[in-house]
Amino acid sequence: MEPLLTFSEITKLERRTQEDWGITGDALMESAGQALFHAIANDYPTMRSLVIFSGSGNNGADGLVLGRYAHNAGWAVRVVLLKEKGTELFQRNLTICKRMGITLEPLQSASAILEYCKAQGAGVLAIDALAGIGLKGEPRGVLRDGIQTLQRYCSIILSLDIPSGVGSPTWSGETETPSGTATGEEQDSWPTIRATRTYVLGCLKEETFHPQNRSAHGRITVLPIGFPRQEIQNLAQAHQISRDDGPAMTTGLRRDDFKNRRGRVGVAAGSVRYPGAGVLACRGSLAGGAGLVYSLTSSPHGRDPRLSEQIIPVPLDAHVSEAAIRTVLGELGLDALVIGPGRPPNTNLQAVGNQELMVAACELGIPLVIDAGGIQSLIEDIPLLDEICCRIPRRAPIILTPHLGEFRRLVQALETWTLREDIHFPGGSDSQKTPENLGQLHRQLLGTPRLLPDKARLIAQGLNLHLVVKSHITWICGPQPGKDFVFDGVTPELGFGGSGDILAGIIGAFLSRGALREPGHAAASGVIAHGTAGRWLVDQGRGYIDAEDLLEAVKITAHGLSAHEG
Ligand SMILES: NC(=O)C1=CN([C@@H]2O[C@H](COP(=O)(O)OP(=O)(O)OC[C@H]3O[C@@H](n4cnc5c(N)ncnc54)[C@H](O)[C@@H]3O)[C@@H](O)[C@H]2O)[C@@H](O)CC1
Ligand SMILES: [K+]
Repeated sequence: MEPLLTFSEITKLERRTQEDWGITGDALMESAGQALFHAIANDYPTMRSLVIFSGSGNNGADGLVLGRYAHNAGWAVRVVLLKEKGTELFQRNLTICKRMGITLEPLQSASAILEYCKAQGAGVLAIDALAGIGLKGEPRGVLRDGIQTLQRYCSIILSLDIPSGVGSPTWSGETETPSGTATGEEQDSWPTIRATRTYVLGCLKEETFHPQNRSAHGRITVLPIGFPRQEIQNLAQAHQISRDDGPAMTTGLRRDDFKNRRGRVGVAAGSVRYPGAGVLACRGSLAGGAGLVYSLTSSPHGRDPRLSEQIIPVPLDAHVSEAAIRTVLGELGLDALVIGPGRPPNTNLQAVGNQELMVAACELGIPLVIDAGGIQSLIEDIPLLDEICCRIPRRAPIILTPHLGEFRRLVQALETWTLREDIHFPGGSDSQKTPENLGQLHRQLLGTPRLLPDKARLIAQGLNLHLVVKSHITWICGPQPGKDFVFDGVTPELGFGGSGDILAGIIGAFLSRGALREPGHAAASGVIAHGTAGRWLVDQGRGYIDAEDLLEAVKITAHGLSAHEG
């Protein structure tokens, strides 16, 4: 698990490292430059030529130190400078580079240098040391020119610390189709280097994993440069998770486990319009290791031959009362309930609405995974969200699994929500007419300009729930500060209709086995099992994968995470 720090936390880390631990800025920079040279020499063993685009801040200074090490090793090094005046560390290293006889050129001659290098036939590695975490807003002036020149002329670009131009992301990172689903398209609002690789110095940055920023980085390598590990851990609010972290976060199978203890998952999913979503969510739960799966639906998928032998149908085809729903759910003894894949948000379109199911499950203390149509029900009814999250005393964990478009709509709904006199909370007393937690969350969201993960954190903490915000980067934010996760292993091949339904089912399975211990871990394990299954299939050369492929692979990856106990 790798800790992530925001730009501002890294600035704090640098200050504490120098002031409290006595490690100087020069020492950090020296180890950064040295680590950079060894990493690059290792990754490109046949290259012997660097063109370093250096800004005048400490990111530029990193480039100069790297240049010194490469020069000492006999490489051809040329430095393109934006300015000759900069930070103290920049200035000191520039003086050393001059003494060493390293070629320094102004930006105006950069194209000529690059033409020269290409003509040599040896190829050239271009180093992006124009700006790092000190960038403030949109790149302007000479920095803008530097970014554009470097991007135009160089094919292999290695960014130091972060691709220059990556800064504080705004709301515009993803767009939506008319039907309301996120396309994942990126919007380049200002010039930013799109690197072949990024050598991250010291520790990973949260900003790297904002969905709209990740692809600018190319392949990522983290280089330790001497920051004290304790300080990084103290500051980190989130960690990057990978396959290796799964077993520690998963409730393993016990030798004496049997179907009732492997987890009993209810799946309220699918509809006449989307019967397949219900099938896939049920099968996702089975592939994720659930011992028993109940399909709560009136849709025709109950008759699907692939389900008939393994999934227990619980028909909800009459207009049953709320009390009857509670009885049904209570008798099943569910360890988790998945609500939403393929279910319309509108109660009128189905026999039993999402609202009644959610309230009943919460009152019975059944852990919930809410996806798709279930999320839309909450977006359209913010007081319902407040009720299930904050007003039902017995409630168990709630995990919401929106994709980026749904997440954006949820944020908008919470931001535009206003306290109204006529808000009615079912069964509520007068005092419950003042949802102060919603009011506070509403104000906090409006005061936080950035999107992910800041807003996800506010919502998760303000409403005491877990959010799994799905995209090519998946963020998992929970109610407890410091325990957020990011998963960076989602391949585009996983982006097909039904993939999210399967994921909801898998998370339901993990939740059913260890829900009350750590719901964030159940969500993370589900995301890892789903993501590594997709990656594994692609690595096997399976090309465009479908739901059948994915379900087969999830059986293996989910099982691999559930290490046997004894
Ligand atoms: N000594 C230290 O504490 C360490 C610093 N490190 C490096 O230092 C970097 C941060 O350095 P700095 O804080 O000096 O800043 P940067 O070097 O990241 O960038 C700041 C430079 O960009 C300019 N700039 C900022 N916003 C601009 C805009 N909108 N348009 C045009 N120009 C703009 C500034 O005038 C300055 O020249 C890190 O990313 C990392 O590469 C690392 O070597 C780790 C150790
Ligand atoms: K950079």
